[in-house]
Amino acid sequence: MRIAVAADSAGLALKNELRELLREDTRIAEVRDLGVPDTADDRAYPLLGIAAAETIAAGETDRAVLVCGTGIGMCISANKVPGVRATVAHDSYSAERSVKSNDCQVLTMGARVIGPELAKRIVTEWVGHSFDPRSTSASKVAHISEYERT
Ligand SMILES: O=C[C@H](O)[C@H](O)COP(=O)(O)O
Repeated sequence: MRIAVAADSAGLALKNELRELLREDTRIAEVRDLGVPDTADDRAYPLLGIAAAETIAAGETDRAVLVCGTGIGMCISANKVPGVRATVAHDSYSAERSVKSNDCQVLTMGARVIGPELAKRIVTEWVGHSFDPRSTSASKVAHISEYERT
């Protein structure tokens, strides 16, 4: 699995913690940090969120973890990229169902909402979940893809 991480300045510290967690995870082949690199970089969250989602749409990465103040702006931005499904999740069950029910490739979090230890636990669990294309959820997700095509 190849994972992109990105954050605006509000999410920078948590993004860096999650990046290091993922880099230590033997299930992850590549962790691509798309920024921001430091708080002097004041790029707005849509620029980061869309750039990360585009790496998924291009087949360069499989998933992304995106952090801003609330996770909301990153989620809205990533969802604008066709083929990408993103969710905010600050609890274990929602993160799990976002993959198993919705085939989400993107998890977004708010650094002003969740503490680093819970965020790390949820991300570690999330990496272990996968979508079953033969599940009853698949035909539901297909409606989203069909809407994007038409
Ligand atoms: O969703 C937006 C993020 O929380 C961002 O980090 C902060 O945005 P704001 O400065 O517009 O509140």
